[in-house]
Order: sequence, then structure tokens, then C-alpha cells
Amino acid sequence: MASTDATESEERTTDASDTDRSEATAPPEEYDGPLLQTDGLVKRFGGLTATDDVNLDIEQGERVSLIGPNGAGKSTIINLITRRLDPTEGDIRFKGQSILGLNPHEVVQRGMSKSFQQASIFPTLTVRQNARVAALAAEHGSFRFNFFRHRDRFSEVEGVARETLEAVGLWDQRESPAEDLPYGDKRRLEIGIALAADPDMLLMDEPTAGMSPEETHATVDLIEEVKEERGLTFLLVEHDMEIVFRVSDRIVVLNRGSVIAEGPPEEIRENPDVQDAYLGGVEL
Ligand SMILES: Nc1ncnc2c1ncn2[C@@H]1O[C@H](COP(=O)(O)OP(=O)(O)OP(=O)(O)O)[C@@H](O)[C@H]1O
Repeated sequence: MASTDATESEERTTDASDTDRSEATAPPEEYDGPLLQTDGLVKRFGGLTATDDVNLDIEQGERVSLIGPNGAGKSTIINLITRRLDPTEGDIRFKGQSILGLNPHEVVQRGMSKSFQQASIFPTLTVRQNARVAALAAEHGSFRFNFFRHRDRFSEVEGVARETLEAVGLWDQRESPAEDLPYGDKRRLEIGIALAADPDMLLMDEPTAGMSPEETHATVDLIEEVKEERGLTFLLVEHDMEIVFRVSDRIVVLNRGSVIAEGPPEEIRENPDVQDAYLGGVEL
């Protein structure tokens, strides 16, 4: 499963209290370059190079999947982009501005959300309460500090929560405690929590991992709906090639930390290097 999260010792080193810096690097109003760029991104864990000179450009509205064999470096890239890890070398720009000085929640406030695996759900809260917390947290960075100050904005938050739950098909289950949801619905709630931030870009790390075929089908439909209706830019890490070929505009193939191919699905499907590296020659 591509969920290798940053360990304590490897986590980014940014000081959470330094808010002046994020104001100083606020993105410009008008920006029409690539939404996300990585420039010579290298991540080493001791002697192991997990990410080796990765240069990605993701345009606004583009849907990109990151694929590659186990250990290729996919989760490491996601953790670097979401600021859970510091790169050893290179830069990451979102909306044209380097995000290396930012904390994870500041990156979310800039418009980048990640659908976390389980970690973002409060199990004993209801589905609706989870969506409200997500809407509040996205607006203010951390709901704990702002919940009471912004009580007057309750109806606005309520509106976002409802819209989100309708989008992910969980409105009817809104009063259920999140822990009572079936596995697939929990994963949809995670996607909803990420969407409640109204992101410009959504990162998804194996959104269908562990789902039944029916749940997978429903989740892929959801991703397609979100793609059509919100025109969202996304970066997806996924092992299921059927899903990757169905939802991607472009596929980036990683092997041992390096990009070995990128292009539209039909091109990647035919690429012999990809077939060799990724599936040991088995046809995609
Ligand atoms: N925190 C860490 N500390 C040490 N090594 C790590 C750490 N995170 C990842 N690695 C190593 O970096 C390499 C890339 O791992 P990563 O999890 O990014 O690959 P992946 O493509 O997501 O793999 P999978 O599909 O199996 O999840 C692997 O060799 C992994 O063991």
C-alpha cells in the first residue's frame, strides 16, 4: 500500500509558529503557469535515494497519475509535495511560488488538499460533524484555535459541509457516527473531507486501496464526477491500472525514484520500458 507516511525523524523541519513568512510568500492574484512544479526533487533516506531528480509540471485542470512498482518513490513524492517531508535537494512550486517554507496546513490553505487514509476522520463524530470540522479547518488552518471565534460563520460552514456530503453521496448517512460507516463509505468521507477545503488541487494516495469491487466502482465514479463537475486538478497514486487509464489525462511512471516515462494513457500502455519496469513485461 502506498501509504508510507513520514516518520518522526524524517519529518519536515519548518517552525509551525512562523506565520509572517507565509504572508510574505502569498501567491499572486493572477497566475496562469503550471499549478504544481517540482524542480530537481531529490529525497535521500540515509544512503537510499527514494526520489531522484524528479521534475513534474502539472497544469491547471490536468489529471495526472503517478504509477510505478513498490518502492518506486510515489508516496515519498506525495509526502514532499504536502510538506510532510523536506527534500534533500530541489524545489516545489505551487501556483508559481515555492512552498518549501510552508507547513502542511499552510499548503492546504493555498489550495492543495490530500485525501488521507483514515487519519483525517474523527471516528466518534457524525459524518456531518466531520464535514463541518473539515470545512472549518480548511478555512482557518486549524479548527481548534478558531472554532469559537468564528461561530457566526456557522451557516457558511454548514453549507460547505452539506455540499460536500452530497457530492460524495453521504448526505443520507449524515447523522451516523463515522466509525459505523462501511469501509468504502469511510474512504469516500476522506475524499469529502479533502474536498471540503475547496482545493485547486487534490492529491489522492491509493483512494481505492482495500475496497470491494463495488466500493471501488463507486469511488471511481465519484472521482470522475469530481473531475467533470469541479474541473479539479489532481495527482493520483494508484496501483489499479484500470482506474489509472480511466481517469488520467497524463501518466507519470516512476522507477527507483526516477521518472522513466510520461504521457497520455494510450502512449504509456504501449511503452515497452514501462511494461518491463512496471510489470516485468506483462502487457498493461
Ligand atoms: N521514512 C522513511 N525512512 C526510510 N526509508 C523510507 C522512508 N519512506 C520511504 N522510504 C524508502 O524509500 C523508497 C520509496 O518508498 P515509497 O513509499 O515512496 O515508494 P512507493 O512507490 O510509494 O511504494 P509502494 O507502492 O510500495 O507504497 C523505499 O525504498 C522505501 O523503503
